[in-house]
Amino acid sequence: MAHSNNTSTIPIVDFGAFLDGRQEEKERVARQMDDAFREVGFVYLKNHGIPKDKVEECFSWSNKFFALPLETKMLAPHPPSGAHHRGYSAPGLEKVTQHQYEKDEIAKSREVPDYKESYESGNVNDEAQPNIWLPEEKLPGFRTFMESYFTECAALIHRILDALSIALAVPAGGLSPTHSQSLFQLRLLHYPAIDAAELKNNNRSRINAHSDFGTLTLLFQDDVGGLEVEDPKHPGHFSRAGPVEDAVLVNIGDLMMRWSNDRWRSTVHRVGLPPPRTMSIPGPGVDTEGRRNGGKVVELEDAEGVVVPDRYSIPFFATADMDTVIEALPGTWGADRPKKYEPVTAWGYVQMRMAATYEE
Ligand SMILES: O=C(O)CCC(=O)C(=O)O
Ligand SMILES: [Fe+2]
Repeated sequence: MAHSNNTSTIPIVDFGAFLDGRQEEKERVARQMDDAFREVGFVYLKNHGIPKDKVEECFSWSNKFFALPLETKMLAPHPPSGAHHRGYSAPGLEKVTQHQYEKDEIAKSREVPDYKESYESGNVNDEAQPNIWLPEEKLPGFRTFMESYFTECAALIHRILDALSIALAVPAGGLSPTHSQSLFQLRLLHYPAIDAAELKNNNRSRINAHSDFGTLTLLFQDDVGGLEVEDPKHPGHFSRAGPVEDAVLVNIGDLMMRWSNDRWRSTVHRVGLPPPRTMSIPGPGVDTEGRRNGGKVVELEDAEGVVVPDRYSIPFFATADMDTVIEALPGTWGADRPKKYEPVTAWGYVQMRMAATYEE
């Protein structure tokens, strides 16, 4: 995990001004988001409209789910085929998710296994990828809550699409109708506690550097930290993108980058060691008041045997309906900025990317 610093350049935007504001406020927020996605591809949204107690409740369901015995979680197994992305994946089983794609230069990082477990669910009406639930009595109420949280997240995605449509002046209803089938994916992620040395020496990672595959991703994270985002101006350098109170982190995926004719960035990110904390180690001596002295202050992660705590995060991946034609959006091309890519349907794009992945 070399080359990381503590300062994140990701803007924080008050989305409440978009949800409740007058037209000029909506336009101002839309411009702020456009700027953020052009510069870093990530933005923190405050006042995003998903109630705080719902977010907390989702983390609490996630805790309960992952605390179940492995054999119980395996009653809702993720199918071996990557095409059906639902259900539970145990640590070590799924190195790279099919929703993501690694650029050539970082493909080699795949050799470092991710140490995480996940549970995926989607739209209850998605016939291509039906949800895979535990028997209700194993975790009563889990399914009902997850279905309602999916709906909250989907609604937020549509409001973000509205803001982006204003930013580009997309005509006729904007981008929201291109996501009408809600082919989205709600993921619970648990990174088990791990020896700091394992992460530090790159023996294992929490999640390797990757970009997201679809149009937009929402990310809720707990207080642990460790998420890092690549600096677009300095490839290979990562900045921290830790939790911001009551904010959801939103980022652009590869499909949206192409759709916006590379105006918006799909930025590489990863999860590793949390920010360094210090710990004082008491020394062997005793001072006049009986306190131990002669100790030293060390970076916690440098101390031998230090364990990095469990981390929980909740990404929500959005993508466009499969028949959507992905061709440079209005406002993203012109005489001075020609279209970079051939039109392709969202479905054609998935096929193309799958083929490229298998060639590697
Ligand atoms: O756990 C996180 O903070 C990031 C997860 C992520 O990037 C992903 O699942 O695509
Ligand atoms: Fe990601």
